[in-house]
Amino acid sequence: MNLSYLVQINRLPGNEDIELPKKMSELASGFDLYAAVEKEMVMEPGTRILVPTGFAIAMPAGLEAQIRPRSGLAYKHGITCLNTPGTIDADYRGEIKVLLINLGDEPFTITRNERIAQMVFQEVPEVELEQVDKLSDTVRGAGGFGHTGK
Ligand SMILES: O=c1ccn([C@H]2C[C@H](O)[C@@H](COP(=O)(O)OP(=O)(O)OP(=O)(O)O)O2)c(=O)[nH]1
Repeated sequence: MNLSYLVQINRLPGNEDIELPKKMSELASGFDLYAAVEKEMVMEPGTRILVPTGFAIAMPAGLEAQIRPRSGLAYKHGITCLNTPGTIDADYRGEIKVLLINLGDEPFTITRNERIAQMVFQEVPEVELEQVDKLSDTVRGAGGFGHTGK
């Protein structure tokens, strides 16, 4: 497995003050993402918003980026990503956005340049689908959704 990749990042106009994604520790899996909201944005309980990040990326074929919640925000405030993990396709060149939802009981204010989520890169194997009339037998068979008990 190749563990080293170069991903290009492009800061979008008007976001010169927004931090670029950053790893907060040497071996962190994710690059923290900063909110490129105007000044601040209030999320009422139960509401969702699409938060701009102020940048776009180009990664090599065979990679994807996943947008994942920050556990501190989730635990303390109930703020999480609605579509977690958000999928960033290798051919996407638009602004990376973060779909947040407030599952907490209180309004939550997002301020400009606040760290709101993280971006983790993953390898995606090349897969071709082959249509067949019958699949191979296994012990599990079609059992699922808790068929092995609690
Ligand atoms: O959290 C996310 C999820 C997606 N995207 C961008 C990058 C991704 O490549 C594109 C499409 O995402 P997805 O395939 O999940 O959305 P879709 O609803 O299937 O839209 P589309 O028809 O545009 O593929 O939107 C984000 O910026 N943030």
